[in-house]
Amino acid sequence: MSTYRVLVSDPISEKGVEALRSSPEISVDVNTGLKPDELLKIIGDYHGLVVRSETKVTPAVFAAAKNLKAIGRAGVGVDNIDRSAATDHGVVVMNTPSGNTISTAEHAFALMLALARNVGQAHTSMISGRWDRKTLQGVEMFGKRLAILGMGRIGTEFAKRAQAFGITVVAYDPFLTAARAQSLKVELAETPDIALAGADLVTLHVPLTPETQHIINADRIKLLNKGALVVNCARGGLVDEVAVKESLDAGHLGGIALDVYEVEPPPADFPLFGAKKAVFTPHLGASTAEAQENVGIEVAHQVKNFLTTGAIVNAVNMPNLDSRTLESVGPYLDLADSLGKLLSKIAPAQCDAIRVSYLGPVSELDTELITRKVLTGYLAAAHHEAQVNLVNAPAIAKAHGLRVSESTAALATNCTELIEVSAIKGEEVCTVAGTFFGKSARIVHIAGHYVEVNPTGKFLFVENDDRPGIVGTIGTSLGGASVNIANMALSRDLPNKKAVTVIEVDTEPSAELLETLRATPGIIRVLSFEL
Ligand SMILES: NC(=O)C1=CN([C@@H]2O[C@H](COP(=O)(O)OP(=O)(O)OC[C@H]3O[C@@H](n4cnc5c(N)ncnc54)[C@H](O)[C@@H]3O)[C@@H](O)[C@H]2O)C=CC1
Ligand SMILES: O=C(O)C(=O)COP(=O)(O)O
Repeated sequence: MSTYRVLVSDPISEKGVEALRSSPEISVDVNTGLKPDELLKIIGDYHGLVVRSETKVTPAVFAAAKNLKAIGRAGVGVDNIDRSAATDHGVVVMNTPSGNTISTAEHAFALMLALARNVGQAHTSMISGRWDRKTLQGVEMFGKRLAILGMGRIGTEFAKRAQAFGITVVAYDPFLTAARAQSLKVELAETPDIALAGADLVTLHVPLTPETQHIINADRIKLLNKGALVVNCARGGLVDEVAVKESLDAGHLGGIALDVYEVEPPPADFPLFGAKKAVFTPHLGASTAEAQENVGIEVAHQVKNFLTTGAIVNAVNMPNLDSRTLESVGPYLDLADSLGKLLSKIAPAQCDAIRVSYLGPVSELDTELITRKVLTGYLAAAHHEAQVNLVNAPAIAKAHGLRVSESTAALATNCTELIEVSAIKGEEVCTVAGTFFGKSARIVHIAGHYVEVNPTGKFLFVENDDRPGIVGTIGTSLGGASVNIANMALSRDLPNKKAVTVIEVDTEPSAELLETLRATPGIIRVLSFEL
């Protein structure tokens, strides 16, 4: 019987499905073309979901997806997946950023050429019996000025192809540095308007976000040279289709080529279908055998590895945790989880903030992940958030009004390295800390006391007056209740003041035993918990 069930709800390559099926721990159902209500009915059975752009993964889907842990997007754009709902539900979303780059750049370039030379109209005209050489005169690409919005993977590949055609490229991308622009031999524009001003050709390669919605609008179209051609092979919402239609009708914009639409498929009365100079394809950018094999196999391995090993690659809603990182960070994650749990047991309830300090070599690691694990341990116990995990821990902390901060320092004071976690409530600060002695993790600091305690196991935590006989009494009570002591750590600050006794036990102490201990003179506080 397989441990994990994966639903493939959009068509991916057969090799991708085979790669998923290659794990005995995973069973796969390919069920494409589901209606939204059909998906809602079955999604609760699955631990993994693999999609392309057709399946809409809405908040309602997440609400119904009680067992879902991961979504793999066989492609780039994740705008069909509600990322914030995914994060809130602790579902990791991974895409495959590079497998369809070349195919999409080639398709966008093909659209630009087809638009410039009226390939689509010529084809339609010929098969309807015409030989129309006059009205189908085109424009040359050579020597034209091209604006690229979005110089990521696809934009960069498009630029190389344009340069081979003798086109001058100007690019706008908020993350494009001057040095990178120089090495790509493109002009760097500081704003989209500067890139678009005086352009003959435009191609879009940005994700659809609130900032890029209608990045091509009426005002920006006016900046283009008369007769300019616009290609959109990225996402429908990037272009204001109404503004495009008006400009085409007014004779300013020369033509539009679209692979993607605000609504897919567009309605039969889509206004741009009537445009004289236009080319349309049905979201075919990534539809090549090569791209589909690349992204299908890649996504299958990502989802399989996540479900079976916890490795996270190409996540869009949390830091990555590939198998190498997992190996180096893994022991720290376990220690962090224990520190978070311990803190939730001994710190006051309703803390305002959690502060995590990394001292020594651990500060060189991916501390964001480790902090997430501290939060996972803390929140799961303190707020009874059974569903808290690495993906949603920061969002749950925020929702509870818990401030989280992190600091690093190269040198630890008493140990080689230290993870120190404090829960803060007003003026009150409760701190626990852990370290490694060789490969063995140890908790070395609990609420102002130095101890040496295993980070996992069943524990009794006793605060008592520091005076003779108390430890003996505790031992006698445990022995009387047949609770075996596996380990014991004693710590005191000043002689005859307060001391703590942390006892690792083999079996959970009964409520009765706890009551007996609490009633013992000299014992201030007794807690029983499992880490
Ligand atoms: N038609 C199709 O079948 C396909 C469409 N796509 C679409 O193409 C888009 C680009 O894909 P890639 O190049 O692989 O992604 P990418 O992530 O490599 O590049 C996107 C670039 O856009 C830039 N960017 C973000 N906000 C911007 C803004 N406001 N203005 C200008 N640039 C901005 C980013 O800095 C990044 O460099 C994807 O988001 C996806 O929506 C991708 C593959 C296939
Ligand atoms: O990868 C992308 O962003 C795409 O748009 C490709 O979409 P598709 O997988 O062909 O539905």
